[in-house]
Amino acid sequence: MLKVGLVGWRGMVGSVLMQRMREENDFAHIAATFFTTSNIGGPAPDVGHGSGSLKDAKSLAELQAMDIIITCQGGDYSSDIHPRLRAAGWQGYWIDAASTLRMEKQAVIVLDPVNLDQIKTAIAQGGRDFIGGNCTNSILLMGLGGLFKAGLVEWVSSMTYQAASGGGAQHMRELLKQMGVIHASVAHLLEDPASAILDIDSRVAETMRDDGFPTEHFGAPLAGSLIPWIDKQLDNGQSKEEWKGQAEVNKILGNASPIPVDGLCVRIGAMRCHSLALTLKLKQDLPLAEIEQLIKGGNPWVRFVPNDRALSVQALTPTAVTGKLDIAVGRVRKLNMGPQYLSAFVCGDQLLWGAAEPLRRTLRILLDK
Ligand SMILES: NC(=O)C1=CN([C@@H]2O[C@H](COP(=O)(O)OP(=O)(O)OC[C@H]3O[C@@H](n4cnc5c(N)ncnc54)[C@H](OP(=O)(O)O)[C@@H]3O)[C@@H](O)[C@H]2O)C=CC1
Ligand SMILES: N[C@@H](CC(=O)OP(=O)(O)O)C(=O)O
Repeated sequence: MLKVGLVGWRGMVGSVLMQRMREENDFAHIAATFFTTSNIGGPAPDVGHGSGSLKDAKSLAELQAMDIIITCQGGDYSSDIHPRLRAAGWQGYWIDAASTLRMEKQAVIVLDPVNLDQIKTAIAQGGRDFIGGNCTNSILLMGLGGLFKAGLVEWVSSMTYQAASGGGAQHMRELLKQMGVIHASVAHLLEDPASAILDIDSRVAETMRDDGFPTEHFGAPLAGSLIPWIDKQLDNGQSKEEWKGQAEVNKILGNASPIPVDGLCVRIGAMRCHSLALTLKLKQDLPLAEIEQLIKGGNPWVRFVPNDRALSVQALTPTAVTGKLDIAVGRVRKLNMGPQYLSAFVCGDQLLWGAAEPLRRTLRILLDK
């Protein structure tokens, strides 16, 4: 059995990975070693082979003993450890959730329902670095991969509605705290059906603007509001999250000449599902029924929602999708701009297909090679 080291397994992405690996019986096929940056020698989780102890995630010697390392520990860890492991001559496979290595020439961004060929070619050619994509881009490609595969997309404008979990566990907690503080500020008025709604509204605004409102992690109110910027500011006016759109989508698709992908990335008060409102320019004017068939055929996780009000409200939402591998795709229709202009709305769990799932599937591909 191949020796697989897991780093970052108790963090938010790591916990989802562990859950999925247990569900899919992945641990039966590997000899797992668990690493830590904070509790060396502490008890490791029992994944069916008894409970060992946690190894030092900073020990190159311990890491070098692994055939495969899967890390969800974060970008700082990857930047620190990966180059030193490679410099020390480690030839194992590195599977990583962090963005650090994604755009490196030798690295493949893994999303096998979309780019299995690329992953297999890289393995055959001695590729060793397999990196999970940005959650928003993975969800976009899982949703509309069928259209990209058919070579139909001329460009995409992608307006996103990104969940709190994209910032990490503390951000999810802060969103809920904000909700609680807002509710508490008007709870007594809400109980009185005769209270004036504008009075409630002004107290809510006052609470959200108050210096004491919990914004330590987001830097601004999110509950009852939104934040129209995600990640760093770049010199060209894009956010780093917006920049990743074109860069990563084209790398995943292996496009020699890039498809333009751009739009605005916005944080909203969903817990862990990212959504995207998309405008696509297609290269041809195809009938809608044909377009729908291509989208449905993209991969087995696409849940196509007909462009119907009741169905969209019920099935095309973070609430419907959260915790599932389903990628909901709907609101597909031709736009007034012309017959080649298409709208679509895609929603997926950013901790599953957006983070953990491509990593464990890459592990299985490597085990089966
Ligand atoms: N958040 C997201 O949506 C996505 C994140 N990623 C990437 O995944 C990486 C990890 O992100 P994320 O899972 O959010 O990071 P977390 O902050 O949840 O976990 C990272 C590490 O923090 C340590 N830690 C400290 N305190 C705690 C605690 N109370 N509970 C759990 N772990 C704790 C753990 O290391 P130790 O056990 O060694 O102490 C853990 O492995 C990042 O590189 C990120 O870019 C990728 C896609 C999406
Ligand atoms: N930036 C994403 C989450 C994330 O971790 O992205 P990346 O893996 O590209 O750093 C978000 O905030 O929603």
